[in-house]
Amino acid sequence: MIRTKDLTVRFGEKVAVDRADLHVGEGEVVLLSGVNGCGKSTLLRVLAGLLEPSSGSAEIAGQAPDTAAVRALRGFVQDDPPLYEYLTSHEHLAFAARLWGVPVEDSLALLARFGAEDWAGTLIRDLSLGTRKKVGLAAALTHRPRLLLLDEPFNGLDAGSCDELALLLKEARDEGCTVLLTAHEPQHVEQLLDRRIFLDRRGHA
Ligand SMILES: Nc1ncnc2c1ncn2[C@@H]1O[C@H](COP(=O)(O)OP(=O)(O)OP(=O)(O)O)[C@@H](O)[C@H]1O
Repeated sequence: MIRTKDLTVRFGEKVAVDRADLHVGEGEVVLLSGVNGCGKSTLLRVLAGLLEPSSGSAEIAGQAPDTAAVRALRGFVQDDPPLYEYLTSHEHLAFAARLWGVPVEDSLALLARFGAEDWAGTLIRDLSLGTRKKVGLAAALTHRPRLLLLDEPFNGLDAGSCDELALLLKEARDEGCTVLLTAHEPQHVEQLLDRRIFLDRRGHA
C-alpha cells in the first residue's frame, strides 16, 4: 500500500528525512516511531500529498500521493488538524460528507462515538484541542478510507475517547484498512500493531 525509496526531505540545510525506504503492506497496522524531531510528521505529510520530497520517491497503491485516486482512499489526521475555524463542527462535517458523497449522519455518528455531539453547533475556533481532534478524526474517517495516516491521534483525547478511537481503528483494520500512525504513548494501539518502523535521528528508516 505504501512504498518509499530513498525518500529525502530537506528544509534548507536541515535533512528532516534521510533516504527512507519504507514498505507498508495492505491491511497492516504500523507504528512509525523515533525520537522528537526525527522526521515522522514530515514523512506522513509527504504520504498525505502535502509536501514534495527533495529527492527519492513515495507511492501509495502504486501512485503518487497527491493524485485524486489516492486522495479518495486516504484519510489523514494531523496532530492539530487544520479545520475551517469559522464553521461549526456540524457544518465542517457536512462539508466533508458532501465532498465524499456520504450522508452527513455518518459523519455526525462518528463525532457522537467520541461523545462530542454536544459540540456540533460550536464554531471550530472555540473548541478545545481534544474536541478539534475529534472533529478532525470524524472528518477523516467519514468516507471509510482504505488507508489511514494518523499523526499522534491519541494526543489531547480523554481516556474514554482513546478507548473509542482504538476500537474504531480495530474495526477499520478488520475491514482491511491499512494504518500508519505515530504515537509517543502507543499503549492504546499496542494490541493492534503488526509492526513498528523506527526512524533514526537523521530520519533514516
Ligand atoms: N516546515 C519546516 N521548516 C523547517 N524545518 C522543519 C519544518 N518542518 C519540520 N522541520 C524540521 O524537520 C525535523 C523533523 O520534524 P518532524 O516534525 O517531522 O519530526 P517528528 O519526528 O514528527 O517530531 P515529534 O516527535 O516531536 O512530533 C525537525 O528538525 C524539524 O525542526
